[in-house]
Amino acid sequence: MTDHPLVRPHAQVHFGVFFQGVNHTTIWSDPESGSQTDFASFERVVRTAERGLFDAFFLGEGLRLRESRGRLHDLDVVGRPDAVTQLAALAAVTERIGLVATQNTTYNDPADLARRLQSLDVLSGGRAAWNVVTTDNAWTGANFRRGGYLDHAERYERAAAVLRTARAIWDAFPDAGDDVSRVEVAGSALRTPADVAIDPTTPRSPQGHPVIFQAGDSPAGRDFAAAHADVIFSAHGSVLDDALAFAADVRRRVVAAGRPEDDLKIFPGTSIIVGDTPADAEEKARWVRSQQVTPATALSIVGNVWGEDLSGYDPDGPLPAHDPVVEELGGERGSATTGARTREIAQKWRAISEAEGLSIRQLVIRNSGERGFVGTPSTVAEELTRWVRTGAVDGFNITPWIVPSGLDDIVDRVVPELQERGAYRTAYEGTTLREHVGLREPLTRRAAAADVEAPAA
Ligand SMILES: Cc1cc2nc3c(=O)[nH]c(=O)nc-3n(C[C@H](O)[C@H](O)[C@H](O)COP(=O)(O)O)c2cc1C
Repeated sequence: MTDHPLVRPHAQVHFGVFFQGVNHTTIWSDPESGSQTDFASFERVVRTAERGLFDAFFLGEGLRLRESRGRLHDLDVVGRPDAVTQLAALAAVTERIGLVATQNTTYNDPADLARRLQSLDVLSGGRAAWNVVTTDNAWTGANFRRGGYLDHAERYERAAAVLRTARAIWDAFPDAGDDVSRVEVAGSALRTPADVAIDPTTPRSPQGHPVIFQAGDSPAGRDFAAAHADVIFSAHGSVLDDALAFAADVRRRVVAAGRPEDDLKIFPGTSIIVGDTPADAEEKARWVRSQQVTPATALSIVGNVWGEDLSGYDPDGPLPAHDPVVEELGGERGSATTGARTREIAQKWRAISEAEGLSIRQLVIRNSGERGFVGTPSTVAEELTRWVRTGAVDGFNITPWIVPSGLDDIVDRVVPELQERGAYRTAYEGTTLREHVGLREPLTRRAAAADVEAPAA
């Protein structure tokens, strides 16, 4: 392990919790697993996180159900309630914790999004955030009025226009007695047929605007976050050198966008498994992995690449000897690697399997890779503190390994270890999410106060 200097020797660890509701990143088929859609599960997790003084409770978004060769993919949880609706209900059973809704900019209307997110912010007393995503497959687009799809660059251009419009709407809400201030947007910026003139409808909350998160890892995605977001939700939460390289890259982009380099907070997704001894923790982590990637799940994932039903294959045997029967991974499978060349993937997987002697299932377990943090509460606390103090991250967005009880260990055992080290709050100091995360004023309001231009889109 490389030794990295502790450039932020007093930095504090921050936590969010990512209630995924899909994927094989949580054990959903175990008898101990609760429902992934009942309100009681969400409530239990959010209350645990608030007891653990977390900054935020985070919900993703899937606007179309995943399919496998034309059939509903039923090997992980399917279907999630809308995040803003869900968080509005959770606002009523919590007092301090931030509430982050993933909402798509490719299909939503900015006036509608601005109104719904600002409503959540007002109703929760300034605890709302919007995780801006563009969504990466045409297959989702088919569900929407706009239909069709925008290419990668256009999606980020529209995302910038949608976010700029939402912020302008929030800023334009008049104080009592002021003239109505209308937000005019060219249809061309939003890729819609007509220009719009939007009257703001919702007052500002104690934190001014909802906090802005962003999730998207390409250079364009990172630039978008660097120019516009308060927090970047990344997938770089398992290997310290990788996280440090990511942090250096996004901070360069933040400075290039004209902002102080600490203006964008970095919260990677990760998981935490603790045990009484290092060996216990390792054993539990192995068991969790094997429960997440069941034999059927492994065969389905490999079958998606090969483009055929491999359920007759032995998951503990080798990969198919023949080449994939499709050229490209299809969007209809809901895969993040839509369009990838299947033969290239197959060749790479074969090389790894042969070099490391892996069966189909072992390979899928290896590929679904993010190991996260595994150890005793004390060693995990030590590692998390090190990550924050080397400047690799500002906090972690934790996916509980099982819902709804997977956060209990972290709150009851890891948080006290962090507090003993002076690396974690012992009470909420503020009431808003902006205060919990340690953010400055919203970007556009800062620019207005200083009478300077906001960073360009
Ligand atoms: C950590 C992470 C989490 C994401 N979560 C979601 C999500 O919940 N819903 C969604 O539609 N897209 C999600 N995305 C996908 C983004 O919307 C985006 O479409 C995708 O990453 C492609 O953009 P990129 O090429 O900039 O990475 C996520 C991306 C990342 C990196």
